[in-house]
Amino acid sequence: MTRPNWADYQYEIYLNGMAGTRPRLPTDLTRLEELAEGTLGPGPYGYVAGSAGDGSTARANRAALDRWRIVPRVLRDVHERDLSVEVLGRRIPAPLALAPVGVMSVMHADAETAAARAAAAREVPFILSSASSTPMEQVAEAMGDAERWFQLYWPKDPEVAGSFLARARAAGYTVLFVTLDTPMLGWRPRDLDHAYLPFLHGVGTANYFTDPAFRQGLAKPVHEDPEGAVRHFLGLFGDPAKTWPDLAFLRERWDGPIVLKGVMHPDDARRAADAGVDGVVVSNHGGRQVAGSVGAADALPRVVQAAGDRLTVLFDSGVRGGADVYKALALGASTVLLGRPYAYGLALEGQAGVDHVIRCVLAELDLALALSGHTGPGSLTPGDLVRESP
Ligand SMILES: Cc1cc2nc3c(=O)[nH]c(=O)nc-3n(C[C@H](O)[C@H](O)[C@H](O)COP(=O)(O)O)c2cc1C
Ligand SMILES: O=C(O)C(=O)c1ccccc1
Repeated sequence: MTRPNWADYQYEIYLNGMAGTRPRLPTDLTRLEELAEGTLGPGPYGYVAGSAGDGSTARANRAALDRWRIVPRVLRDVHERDLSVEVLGRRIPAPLALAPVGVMSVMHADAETAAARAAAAREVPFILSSASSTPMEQVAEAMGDAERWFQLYWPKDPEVAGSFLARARAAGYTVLFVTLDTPMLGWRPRDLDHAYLPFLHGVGTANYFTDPAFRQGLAKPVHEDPEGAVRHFLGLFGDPAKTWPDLAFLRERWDGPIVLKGVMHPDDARRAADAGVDGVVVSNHGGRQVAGSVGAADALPRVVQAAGDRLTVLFDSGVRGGADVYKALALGASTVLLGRPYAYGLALEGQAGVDHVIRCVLAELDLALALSGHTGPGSLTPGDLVRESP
């Protein structure tokens, strides 16, 4: 594993400036959204940027992170730093992974392959969505020997579920993320008002349409009746009838780490540990599922406490830069997933855009650690933060 000096990106940018070039994309990643709006059509833009209901959960995610404030320390020799962490039994060069984001071909023609390559080049784990627009085997190939993590939307049909797990294992994916907050899509007014859903046009169905078990359930082959195939996909994509004992099915068929994504309540974290899984992602799906929900960073401390040393706790929802990663780590997350910012980077500049986003987040994190007296994530504690009264 390489030990990059992430903060060097700052000097690289300034040195390029001396030679007359400026970064092609802003380094304040909150600015990417407005730029992406100009690139993506209204349907795709609304789909990526949008969230559930009135958007209150997406706002709560930002508000929760904003309320925590970093309290820097000085004179602690921070000249040499190492951002690597041990997570789920492997060492990764920084506490960051790319969150599973489906249907990337609506963002950029190079889609998942470009995002996965950008992540692999920095040794940042890429979590491939079940709903990718590129089959999992093809994305795996593009990643070389980098960490391959797979996200499962747990299909209603156990044959398809089993087939996805077998294919993912055969393609070299090692960690399984099971997303539990999306057995059906939330109420998303932007998509409803545009009457826009990518998979209605067959985007995001690549893993399904190439799957032998899925195809067996079709009356006619996909190319003869694409609409029928999409209807079949919509019918088995999620299963709102699942309960905790069903997890045994996955535990029996996956011998690597299993992480449940979308756990917000401490009691659910305890149940996850009882079920023998390895970790949870505290996440409200970037506010895309339940409006009026608690901000993810406000749910994090109680889940961390309930997890104790039984579960690895990861975090996402609302992270827009290195300072947000810092806060989530200080609150007890072991690794943070990045969602929309890299999707916008992809939309704007393909693989190079995703690389820029990764480097910005990690440079800012490295500098936030150094400038507050830390040489790595390991020494962060809740005592590095204070909470402003709401
Ligand atoms: C366009 C889009 C598609 C997504 N697709 C998936 C998916 O296929 N599977 C999944 O588990 N989460 C999916 N998510 C949720 C992300 O994994 C992550 O939880 C969320 O984006 C984090 O919030 P943030 O965007 O505020 O960083 C998606 C999010 C977006 C914005
Ligand atoms: O849009 C989403 O948030 C999402 O998770 C999803 C669900 C189904 C297919 C693709 C993405």
